[in-house]
Amino acid sequence: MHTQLEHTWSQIQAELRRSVTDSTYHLWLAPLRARALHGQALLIGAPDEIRTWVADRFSRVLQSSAAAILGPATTVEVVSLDDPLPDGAEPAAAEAAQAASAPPRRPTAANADESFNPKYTFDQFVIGDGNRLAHAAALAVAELPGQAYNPLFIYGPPGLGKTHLLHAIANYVREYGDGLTVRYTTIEAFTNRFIHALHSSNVEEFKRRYRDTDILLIDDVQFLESKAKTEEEFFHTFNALYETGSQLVVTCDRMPRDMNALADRLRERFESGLVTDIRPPDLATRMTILRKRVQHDGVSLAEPDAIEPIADRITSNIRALQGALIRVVAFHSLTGRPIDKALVTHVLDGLYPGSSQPRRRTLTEIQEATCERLGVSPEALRSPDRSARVAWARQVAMYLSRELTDETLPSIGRAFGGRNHTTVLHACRRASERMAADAEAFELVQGLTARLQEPDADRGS
Ligand SMILES: Nc1ncnc2c1ncn2[C@@H]1O[C@H](COP(=O)(O)OP(=O)(O)OP(=O)(O)O)[C@@H](O)[C@H]1O
Repeated sequence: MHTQLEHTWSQIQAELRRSVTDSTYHLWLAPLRARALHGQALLIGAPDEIRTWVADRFSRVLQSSAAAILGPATTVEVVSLDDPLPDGAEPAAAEAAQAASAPPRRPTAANADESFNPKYTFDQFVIGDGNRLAHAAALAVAELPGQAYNPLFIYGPPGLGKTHLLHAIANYVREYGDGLTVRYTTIEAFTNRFIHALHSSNVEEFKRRYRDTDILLIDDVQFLESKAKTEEEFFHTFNALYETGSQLVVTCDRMPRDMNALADRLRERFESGLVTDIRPPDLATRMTILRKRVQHDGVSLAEPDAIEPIADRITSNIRALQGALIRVVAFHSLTGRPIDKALVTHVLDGLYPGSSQPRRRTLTEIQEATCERLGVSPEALRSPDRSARVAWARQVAMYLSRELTDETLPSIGRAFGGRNHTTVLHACRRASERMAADAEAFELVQGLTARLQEPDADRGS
């Protein structure tokens, strides 16, 4: 893999994130990949279904972001993700493009799992009764690492802001931490790197990576359960940091004492600092989160209370709350209809027909319903098959899994043939961008959601 180009591209992506709204980035720019740097010309690959749109609308911001990193003479060209590169493009870059557009195959491709999202800051975090303590503790830790609470253990159901708080600590320390070093990782990335280090006999470098930091932020430690070797290594990492006064912050979907398969000694370590939970937001907090998002993304509402039905209906998961808003915006850009209560209710009715709460579904139910609708076998979803039909079915099923289940990204990936976290995120983006650009795709996803929300959607109906 051409790491130089990859590194440059991640810097350009950070510029892009700063330059556009979250939803624009998410829908149109996140799926792009650097394909090659040819002299001063950067070739950026875009999926075919959005290539023209991106080239027409975002050339200028792509150009300025690339110029900010590569110098003023840089030009950009938006090309297809899959077509052969023009003559003269560096062969190593072609390799990078291939690696970037294919699902990561090797554990080393875990970089994306360890970068910070610059938009997950304390400023953007809306405080309510359910998260007040977790927020205060996270801020205290960011201000006085190693001194306030150590370790800090934040637990709660999916989609309530645990990852957001970890990144907020990281962003805060980067900005105000006087050079303190901070590293964020998921247990999935930690495990992948550990396995890779064992295979390549590079354990020392692995140790340095995680032990040579002032603050280590670790997401989703529930995945340590039943991974004895990684757990052992994690325990030593934890101790090494703790003993030298470094700050540890850990998130989990449950309390330490409910992690039954975890060794007692690690559970005790987790319990030895502050353990705090995050609970679902109340109505006022949900409205504030939505309003903030609308304002931040420059979404124009035809009625000030147009988004109220979203906050009314979606109560237990902030990601689902934002997902519903994304669908509303997609429907609005597809149809040109103004965003009023009628439009929002229409989209929500399609999402969650006749119910006040979205019905949660299992991954198997979602896979089966998607396969039935698109004429693909569930085995194909789990296979390496990347033909257009199977890839699309997989993207839709992953997107719905993210929306209609409380499963985390790694567990969705596992249910789709052992794919990783980043691949699932990528698939969800591909599905949402296609929904916003193609009415048939929107209707398909809307129809499948409605089908999965029916009370008789249980198997056999
Ligand atoms: N209090 C909040 N204010 C604003 N946005 C929030 C808040 N809580 C969560 N969010 C947003 O909701 C989305 C989901 O949050 P996040 O990914 O942090 O959840 P999580 O608890 O880590 O879930 P998981 O365990 O599934 O990873 C993110 O886009 C995040 O920015």
